[in-house]
Amino acid sequence: MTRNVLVIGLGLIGGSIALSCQKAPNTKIYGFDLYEKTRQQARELSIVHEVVDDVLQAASIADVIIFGTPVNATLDWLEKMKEWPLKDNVIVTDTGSTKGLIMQKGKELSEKGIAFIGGHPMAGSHKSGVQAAKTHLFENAYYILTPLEHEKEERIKELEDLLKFTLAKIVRIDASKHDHMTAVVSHFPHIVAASLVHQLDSEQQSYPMTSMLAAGGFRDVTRIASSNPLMWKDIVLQNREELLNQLNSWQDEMNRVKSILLSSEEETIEQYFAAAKEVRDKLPINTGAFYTTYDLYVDIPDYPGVISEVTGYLAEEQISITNLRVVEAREDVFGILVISFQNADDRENAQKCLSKRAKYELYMS
Ligand SMILES: NC(=O)C1=CN([C@@H]2O[C@H](COP(=O)(O)OP(=O)(O)OC[C@H]3O[C@@H](n4cnc5c(N)ncnc54)[C@H](O)[C@@H]3O)[C@@H](O)[C@H]2O)C=CC1
Ligand SMILES: O=C(O)C(=O)Cc1ccc(O)cc1
Repeated sequence: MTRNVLVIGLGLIGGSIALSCQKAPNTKIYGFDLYEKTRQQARELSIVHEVVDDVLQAASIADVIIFGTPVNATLDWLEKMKEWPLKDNVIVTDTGSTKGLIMQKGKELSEKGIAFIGGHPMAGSHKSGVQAAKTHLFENAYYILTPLEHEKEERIKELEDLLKFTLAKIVRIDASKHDHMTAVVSHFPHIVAASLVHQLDSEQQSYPMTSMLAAGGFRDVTRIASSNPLMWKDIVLQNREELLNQLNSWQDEMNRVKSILLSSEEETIEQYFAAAKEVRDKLPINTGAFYTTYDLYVDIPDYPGVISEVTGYLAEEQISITNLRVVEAREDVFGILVISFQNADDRENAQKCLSKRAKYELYMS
């Protein structure tokens, strides 16, 4: 029998889940988006097997319904869904970055006999929209499920049986713990990134050249400030309490920094950075980190055509790259070419290819 899956919200996350679930056997993926233009793009990009204009009709035959909508829109849909004619055994899930309010709504659905299992794939990007969707977005990332306490194991397993095609590592976490931890590692950093950009912008009034000096460090720390503002408005509103707590801790931390700066104690200041470096250096890489990239650093010599030489070798062995940039690593070298790949295998093949063909020094992050 065919398993019918309906994805509502065909942007970066909904689109990527739809693409990966297309690999599931005996499964037909339907998709709906609020915007006609997105529905059209989803058709052109074959994001789902069938894009529908009538969401209610598709929902009535769905075995699994997945929301890829901004979290406030998901709450609205879940409220409406209480009145929908659905299959008896339907499983409803979402992909939202917040879980507390969504699970409250999920509980209301469950009281009406609709199984709701919250979900949050912990991978993504500052990019948004259907055109940014990709099949491998969630590979190796954590995919959090937040089932209600009494949820039947069999239903959770059914959902896991579909989501395994994302190649993510599925874990279960209680919704309130989820909202606490994601406030720390995801939501609050977005506020900090946006605040640093605001600070730069106000400095520009007096020192217009400042942004031209915003090199690697500033760009690294503020990349996520380029994320979708509507999506982040919803997230911070839904996780407001946790974020206010994080803000208090951050203010305490800034006061600590202020006092050690005022003290001018060299050892304490160095220790502040050293302790942070130790923790940062031990963060897991490529094990569910956000925005997993598979970068290869190539120490290239300075002669014309060297970049096309490197990319030419890779092209000859059919190794595709997702990004390319040169970073000024040290003053005495031309630069380090950073090549990004879609997955670890592509990066390993590239490393083998380049070590065979040339004598560049190669490093991995
Ligand atoms: N962007 C990221 O890196 C991650 C986002 N998430 C969560 O995934 C969800 C989707 O985020 P993205 O895919 O990044 O956003 P997106 O903006 O790329 O996609 C959202 C899609 O939902 C559609 N949409 C908006 N309101 C709608 C409505 N009322 N009904 C139907 N469709 C509607 C939009 O047209 C758009 O195509 C959000 O809840 C977000 O919190 C989770 C993990 C990572
Ligand atoms: O771009 C990044 O690094 C992100 O922060 C991606 C992201 C955004 C929202 C989430 O709920 C999870 C991951």
